[in-house]
Amino acid sequence: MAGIFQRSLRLRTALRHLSPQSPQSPLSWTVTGRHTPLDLHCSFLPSTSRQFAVCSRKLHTGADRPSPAAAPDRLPFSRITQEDLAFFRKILPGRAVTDPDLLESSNVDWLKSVKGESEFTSFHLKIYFLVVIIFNSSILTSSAGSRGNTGLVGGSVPVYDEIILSTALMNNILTFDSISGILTCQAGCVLENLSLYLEDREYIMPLDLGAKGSCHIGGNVATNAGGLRLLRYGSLRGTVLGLEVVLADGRVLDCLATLRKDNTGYDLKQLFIGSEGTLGVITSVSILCPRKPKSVNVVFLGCETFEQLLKTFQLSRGMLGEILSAFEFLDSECMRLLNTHLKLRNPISDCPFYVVIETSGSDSTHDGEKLHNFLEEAMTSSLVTDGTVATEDSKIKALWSMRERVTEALTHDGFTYKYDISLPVERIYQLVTDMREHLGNRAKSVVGYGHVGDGNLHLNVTSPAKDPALLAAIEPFVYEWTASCNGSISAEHGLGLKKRNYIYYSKPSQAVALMGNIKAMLDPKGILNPYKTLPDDLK
Ligand SMILES: O=C(O)CC[C@@H](O)C(=O)O
Ligand SMILES: [Zn+2]
Repeated sequence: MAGIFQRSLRLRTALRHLSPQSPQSPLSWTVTGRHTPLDLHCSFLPSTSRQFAVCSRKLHTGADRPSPAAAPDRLPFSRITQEDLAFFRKILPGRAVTDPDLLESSNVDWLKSVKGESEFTSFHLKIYFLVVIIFNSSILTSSAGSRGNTGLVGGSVPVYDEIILSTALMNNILTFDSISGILTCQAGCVLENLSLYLEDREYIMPLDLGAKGSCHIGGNVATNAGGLRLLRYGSLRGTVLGLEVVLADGRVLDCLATLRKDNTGYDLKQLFIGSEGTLGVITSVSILCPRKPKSVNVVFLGCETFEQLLKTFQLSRGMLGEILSAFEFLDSECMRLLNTHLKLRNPISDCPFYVVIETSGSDSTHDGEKLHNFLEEAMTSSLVTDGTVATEDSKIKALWSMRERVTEALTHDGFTYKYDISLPVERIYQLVTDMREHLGNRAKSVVGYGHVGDGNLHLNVTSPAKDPALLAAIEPFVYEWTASCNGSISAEHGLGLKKRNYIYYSKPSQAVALMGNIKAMLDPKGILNPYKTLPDDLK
């Protein structure tokens, strides 16, 4: 009883802080795009073309199910020779990299779950053109089409000996219009650097991710990354206004428009958003940025049941309205991992579920009043049992880290099987409960967290080491469960290498076949990020 009293006292104290008064080659040519001295990096040399056949719908179940991380056999691409390397080094001194240490980190994703054997990485787009035009038979795994190795589905790493093309040196901001809020920049700009640039000008990026310190905007766009602000600002499919893309045959497609409205025919840029580098190399991006909110509040709340959490979500939508900018959750298992592995202390008392709510608005008094009323209602109707509020930057960051660092905590718990599922929001936690029951004591931890506001669950299962038997118990169970609710097996992480063969759980065969036709048209030799996104049976 005393505990409950203290808890509500804490929330009431927090509410008081929110009182309306408180503020709160031998060639010497250079290829350039319209806006961009094209300056990337790449890898190589196939000899045959790929055909993309139409196939019928097939749900992978049981014995015919390929292992998610398994790659098909190496396609008959040419292998890079010492002569090729010498040639590239001569024409691009310092930009053609074969340093084993650098290659080591470029060949493996940050989860250390997919490892390629590329022997060559380049920081110059000329190599790309050389490979395409001179050898006319190249293959590349493009960091431009990934997230600087911060991806979670093995989309950004080579599978075999593909040349790695990096956009890291293409990191210039090209233009920023302070009236419209439209930013154009090169693909290798780090998301956090763009955010800092914009904040100085009273704007923000419309997306925010845990990996912001290292991921590139080109990769964000290529994977259609979702993140923590999607609830408020929508997906990159809405905020990206234009792209410059280098196609598989070396042509530069200039769709770098900076217009809010443009209904002149097909919206080609959409093909490249979310294509994971399989249709072209994104070299520049224009993006619509929101104004920097003048007042930001973050609350961390505890709920006894997921049903109460959903009611809290409904209440927040009704009472916070236009200032609601994020509604995220984590379960008590996530909290245990944060405590154990990262020594992060729970800012409130122990609860089965935790919620991070962010409000962003233009008037701290108005926002504070709204938040105050919402919290009072949530508490008096017993939807939340405990909570704390932050208005200062350092506390806001601390509360956000309870949600943002779950992925990191999981990496310390053991080998992690990751699922990124879209479902009708009222079903999202049922999958976690069913998975726990289904796996019994075969898993070390089964945790659920994610973006409630977007109906996006991150279901993660850990085991002390890689465990094929555990994997066989998780899949196809998780995919069948998802398909039975008409959900998506990849809400925001993409398909990459790991999930490509499960696409049929979320897309009809006609749609997949059409994707194959588009791939065949734009990249007839299949040189762009091979073995990714499209299922093996589309070869
Ligand atoms: O690690 C994961 O499964 C999710 C990562 C990311 O999408 C997040 O929302 O934190
Ligand atoms: Zn996420």
